Amino acid sequence: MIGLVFGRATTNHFNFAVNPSNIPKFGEFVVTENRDGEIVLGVVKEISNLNKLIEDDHFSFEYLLKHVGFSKTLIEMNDIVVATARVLGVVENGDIRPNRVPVKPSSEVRLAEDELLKEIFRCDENSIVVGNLLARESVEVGLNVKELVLRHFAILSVTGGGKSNTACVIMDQIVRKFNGTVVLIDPHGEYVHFTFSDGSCKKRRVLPVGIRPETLEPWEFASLLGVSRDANVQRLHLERMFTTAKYEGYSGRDFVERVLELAENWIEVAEENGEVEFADYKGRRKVARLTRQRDLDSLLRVRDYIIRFQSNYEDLLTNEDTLANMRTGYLNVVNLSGFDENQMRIIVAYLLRNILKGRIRYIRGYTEFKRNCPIIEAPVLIIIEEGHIFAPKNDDSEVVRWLSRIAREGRKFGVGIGIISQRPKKINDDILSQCNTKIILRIVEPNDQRYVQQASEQISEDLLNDIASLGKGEAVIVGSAVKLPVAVKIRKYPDGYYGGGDIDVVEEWRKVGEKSEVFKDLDLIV
Ligand SMILES: Nc1ncnc2c1ncn2[C@@H]1O[C@H](COP(=O)(O)OP(=O)(O)OP(=O)(O)O)[C@@H](O)[C@H]1O
Repeated sequence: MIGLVFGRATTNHFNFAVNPSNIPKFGEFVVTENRDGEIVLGVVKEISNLNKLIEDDHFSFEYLLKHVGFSKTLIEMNDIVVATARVLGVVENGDIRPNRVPVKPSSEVRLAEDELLKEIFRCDENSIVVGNLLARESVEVGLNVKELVLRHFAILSVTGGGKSNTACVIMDQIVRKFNGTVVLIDPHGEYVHFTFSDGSCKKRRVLPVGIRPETLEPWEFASLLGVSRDANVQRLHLERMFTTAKYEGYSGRDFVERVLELAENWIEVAEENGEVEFADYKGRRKVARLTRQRDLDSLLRVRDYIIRFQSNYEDLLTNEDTLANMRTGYLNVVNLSGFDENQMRIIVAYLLRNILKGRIRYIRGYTEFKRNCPIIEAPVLIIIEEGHIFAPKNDDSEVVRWLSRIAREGRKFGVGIGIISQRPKKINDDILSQCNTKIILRIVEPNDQRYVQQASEQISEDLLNDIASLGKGEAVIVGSAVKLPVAVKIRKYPDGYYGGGDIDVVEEWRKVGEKSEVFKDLDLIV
């Protein structure tokens, strides 16, 4: 026993006097009883010296001497230490349920047994071991994979807080322990050399990045070019050019070149009010239609969209298909380094749409789409680094629309998202609030803290205080993947197994300096 409950004890908090020789740490887990005799789990949230024993708590000195082991001198010295604990709930068969009865005054307080905590923070065959309790290193903390993936998650912290390390710990186990499929959107090419914790890379694929325009839906091609959703006449012309180029068998850059050729050809014909021929919307046969001068304006706009797209995004157009190169049971890295943010968003919108629609079709029995996107045969977790690029606030672009749709519907079709960001308040609030599990490493900016708190009702004021005081690699985890909010020391992923390590500037400069020393004479010779 480490102490005795005294003073005001409620369903949510209780104070206990502790023996100064056995003071529990901040964040330590303790158990006591409520008035119904049920075991209540609490976490120490504050420890203070009480230089005066509270007289009105029907304590007799003899009782404290006998039960709490305070020595007479301590009591005479009035050096009593008081801890305040927040009630986490009633413990029942390894589960935690809300506590509805106040904690019983004078009941004994004990450190929670490791076994009990291991049962609560389960590391079983359905969970990922993400780290250890911050307050009890001997207890591992598991994340329930089904909840983590299907109800989505977010990893949030300041730069250098340990986001990528945490993502690696998760991805490593999802692929190696569960043979899961992960698609990793990697804007900075940080994971191209990702190595699994067993030192292997065989289940990692770095994909060629590109879009085969002919595999798009006509409306998607129009959106890709930037044609606004309500420009119906322009979209109609573009759709006819699209289906014609597809009917004629063009692909990649030649496909877009052919669409441009058709646009220019139709402009000339329209000037003469002539007839144009195009493939019908099913792409089965060619039909002819009269084109008039009144179509010129929209045809000229369509041509401008195509020319602009070619000059801005031609390097996106390949005959390589990112989707077709993905594999089930692999970490599929989409390395977007070198693309600008607009290009990245176009590619990610294309991938999100095809993965979600592919999973919907597959689950409904239309398996032919598997040829274009093999990974749709099993649930897919899409992890998005720098999530604020792809899910910015106040933005209704394609990528945000598809991310929102997956956040809302993905659970039914086995598509989960994991968003990683150091700018939480820049993330679309609807998408962030749908990320049920939040792994929050150090966040110091008060607005970011508030924003994260608003996105998850489980973050209480004292959890918010914990977040501001977290060290590197330490996290508060809330959400359905854990049984209760918990402070965790995240497992350290082996250095060099991903790009996350900080560049050793001094070492790099030293090496270059050494090299130039060696070649100094050579320069003279040259
Ligand atoms: N759990 C941990 N234990 C110990 N060290 C850690 C832990 N997590 C991360 N680190 C160290 O902190 C540094 C930054 O880690 P990491 O790259 O994961 O942070 P980050 O938040 O992704 O940074 P950035 O925002 O720059 O991508 C690395 O040197 C890493 O080794």
